[in-house]
Amino acid sequence: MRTSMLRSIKSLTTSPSSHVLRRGYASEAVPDRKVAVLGAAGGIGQPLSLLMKLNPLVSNLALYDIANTPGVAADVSHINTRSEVVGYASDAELGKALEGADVVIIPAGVPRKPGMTRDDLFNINAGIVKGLCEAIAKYCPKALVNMISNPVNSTVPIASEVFKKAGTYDPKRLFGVTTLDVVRAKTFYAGKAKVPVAEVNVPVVGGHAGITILPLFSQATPKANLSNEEITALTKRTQDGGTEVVEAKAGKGSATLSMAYAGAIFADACLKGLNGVPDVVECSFVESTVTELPFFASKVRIGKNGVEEVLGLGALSDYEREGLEKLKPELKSSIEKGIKFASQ
Ligand SMILES: NC(=O)C1=CN([C@@H]2O[C@H](COP(=O)(O)OP(=O)(O)OC[C@H]3O[C@@H](n4cnc5c(N)ncnc54)[C@H](O)[C@@H]3O)[C@@H](O)[C@H]2O)C=CC1
Ligand SMILES: O=C([O-])CC(=O)C(=O)O
Repeated sequence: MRTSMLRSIKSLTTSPSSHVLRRGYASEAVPDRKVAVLGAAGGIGQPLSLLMKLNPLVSNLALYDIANTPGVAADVSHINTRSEVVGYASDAELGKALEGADVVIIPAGVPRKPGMTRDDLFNINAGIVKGLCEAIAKYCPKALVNMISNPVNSTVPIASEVFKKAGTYDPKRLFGVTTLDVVRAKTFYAGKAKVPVAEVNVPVVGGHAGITILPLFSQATPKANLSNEEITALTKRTQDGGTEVVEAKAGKGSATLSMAYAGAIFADACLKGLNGVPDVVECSFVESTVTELPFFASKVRIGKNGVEEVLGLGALSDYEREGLEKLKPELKSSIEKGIKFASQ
């Protein structure tokens, strides 16, 4: 991502804006790709729209929100990078925003305030996500959907049910974005293990709420000799990372900037996968047979059709095995809650 952004700034800013085919990115031909951001004027949506505007893999950027879209779209559109930006401001324009989209990123919905769980957002966000997914089924059923809206453990199952009802469901094309958990795990591990953060890799599996977030620090690289107490503290901090930000923002919302960064990394991985770049692997909450649960976050190989392969968990420590068993009841019930809501 960093490399791609630098390339974007150094070379593509001076390039014409409407090439059908472009070379010079990861040695691959770069076709036109449309990305739609739904909730583009929000706390996440604005910086995410900025980061997608900097991504040279994007040719068309559709920014949709029910409020304040024109200003955000006008602002972002002045940046001299490849993509053409169009803002869509009302329900009546949602179809146009989605038509032809290769990737749809959804950060629409309300964020937490202190004292709330992600599940407390269900009543409002479930309906928002359902409506947006009905439109996706109608206008861009082949798009890769990046679900950011919380509670992800329920909104992804909601999306799957909506798509099933519409007859468009393809499990390869639906992703819950859990990249922020990985971003946090990498940052916290690097700090504790005193290793360069840019070299760190840590898979994070399970779901995206509290104890359902399970970082696998036993698989972290570069290896470090951390004590059990240190691993427990790192695990807890990763699981509570969202709450740490919610409390620091003291009523003004939840993570937006780090989430925009994480969302941009994940969307970039989807675009690379679609473009045929080999070995694109990110953790994501997807339909899965890795455990007995129908949805589960783990490493996923992303290719031309979306999910190419859901990778297994690898060797777990006793602590992680215990964490895995503990998270299953909560994750199961959040998944079932989403399915029940959407099938009513
Ligand atoms: N997956 C993850 O790791 C993370 C998820 N989130 C979630 O992302 C969501 C958005 O958070 P923020 O951007 O901070 O909230 P925000 O309130 O700042 O922005 C949400 C935006 O969604 C828009 N919106 C509402 N209903 C809409 C609809 N039907 N269609 C299109 N746009 C609509 C609003 O107008 C607003 O601009 C929340 O549910 C939050 O919990 C937040 C951080 C991390
Ligand atoms: O904590 C929240 O409500 C937002 C979120 O999902 C995160 O920051 O991981």
